[in-house]
Amino acid sequence: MSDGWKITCEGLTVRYKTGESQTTALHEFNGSFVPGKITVVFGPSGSGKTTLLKAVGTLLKPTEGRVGYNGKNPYELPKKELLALRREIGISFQQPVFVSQLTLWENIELVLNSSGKLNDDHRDLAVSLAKRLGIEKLLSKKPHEVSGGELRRASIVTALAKDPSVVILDEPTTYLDEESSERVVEILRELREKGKTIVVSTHDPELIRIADVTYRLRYGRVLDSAVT
Ligand SMILES: Nc1ncnc2c1ncn2[C@@H]1O[C@H](COP(=O)(O)OP(=O)(O)OP(=O)(O)O)[C@@H](O)[C@H]1O
Repeated sequence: MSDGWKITCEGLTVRYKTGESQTTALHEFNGSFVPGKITVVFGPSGSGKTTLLKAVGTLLKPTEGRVGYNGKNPYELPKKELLALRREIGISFQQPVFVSQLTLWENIELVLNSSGKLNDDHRDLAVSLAKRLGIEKLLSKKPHEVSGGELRRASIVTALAKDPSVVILDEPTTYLDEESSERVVEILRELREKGKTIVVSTHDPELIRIADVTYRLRYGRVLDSAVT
């Protein structure tokens, strides 16, 4: 599958049910995420950023509305095509998900394997990203043996090692020091050059500054959006 996924959201609404109560985390979001652009979603804590990223990344089926990948609704695709699409989506969340019994490197290989990309090219890409983010010496450690910021960087490496067409990073620079944050910004600029579709949520002014398109959320609604 080649690069070049345009993702379009129409009336995207997500409600969470907890017992009797219900939270509408996202209200009728309309917007798009295009190849070769960095789209940044920002807004206060609880405004719906992670929810939007999960829905865009096909990890959360919207309660109402739709997400289109080049016009196709992922949930209407045959299962095989949906799996192929998900292989082209690299996601890193605020709370990274790792298998605790495996080393960081084994976790990276696990994701590469599940994406059908466990080969030397992708291993080399993982190593070079790990070097750039300063965690190459930690790859033999298990997730509980490294710090929160180191795990965050390992999660970014895991998402990007499969060289996905769509890159979704949830607050990638949170817990990172200045140097690591700068490296993340540098990597995002390169991914933009390569024509990836990039969706980032953040509170980081530097990431907002490099955005081509922004959506500011509040209480699950778009307060404003801008194209720079
Ligand atoms: N699984 C869930 N069940 C119930 N409510 C949830 C769930 N996940 C999120 N919420 C609620 O949905 C709203 C949006 O949450 P979300 O995590 O999308 O916000 P956010 O903007 O990413 O916040 P933060 O900046 O703190 O990460 C919040 O009110 C949150 O409490």
